[in-house]
Amino acid sequence: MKFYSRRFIKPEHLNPANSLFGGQLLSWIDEEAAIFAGCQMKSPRNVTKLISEVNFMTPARQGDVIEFGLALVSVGSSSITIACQVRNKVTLAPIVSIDKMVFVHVNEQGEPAPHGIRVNAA
Ligand SMILES: CC(=O)SCCNC(=O)CCNC(=O)[C@H](O)C(C)(C)COP(=O)(O)OP(=O)(O)OC[C@H]1O[C@@H](n2cnc3c(N)ncnc32)[C@H](O)[C@@H]1OP(=O)(O)O
Repeated sequence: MKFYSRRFIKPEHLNPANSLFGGQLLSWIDEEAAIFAGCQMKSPRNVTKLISEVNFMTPARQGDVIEFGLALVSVGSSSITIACQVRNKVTLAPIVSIDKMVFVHVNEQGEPAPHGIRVNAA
């Protein structure tokens, strides 16, 4: 798995327990994974179809730097499946793990359309 973007955890990202708000993290993950999917498909026109179980493993705190890891798991005709891990950049403590995020390439009408990725192209 390759790690891409990094983010600082700031006060506005915290929940009442003073750790990173889960919804904020999911929003970042969805954006990171959609960009990754677009790079694989060589088209930004894709939508999130499915996110499997999300395992919040350790909390991130204010001042932490976190980084987002993404890997291509499988390739279909219009869809691709991506795995995601988020970890603390310094300690490498795992923050979130998601085994399966499915993105579907769509046409201008929003219908599934072949993305044209070859199986071994990633
Ligand atoms: C980045 C974002 O945040 S996007 C915003 C959030 N996402 C959305 O609003 C998407 C809303 N959903 C949709 O528009 C539609 O469900 C679509 C276009 C994604 C898919 O439409 P469907 O009619 O379900 O498509 P269809 O049944 O033909 O399946 C398309 C592909 O998705 C896959 N797929 C569909 N359902 C699932 C599922 N539950 N799990 C895994 N893969 C699935 C299919 O296997 C197929 O893949 P393939 O072409 O590689 O074989």
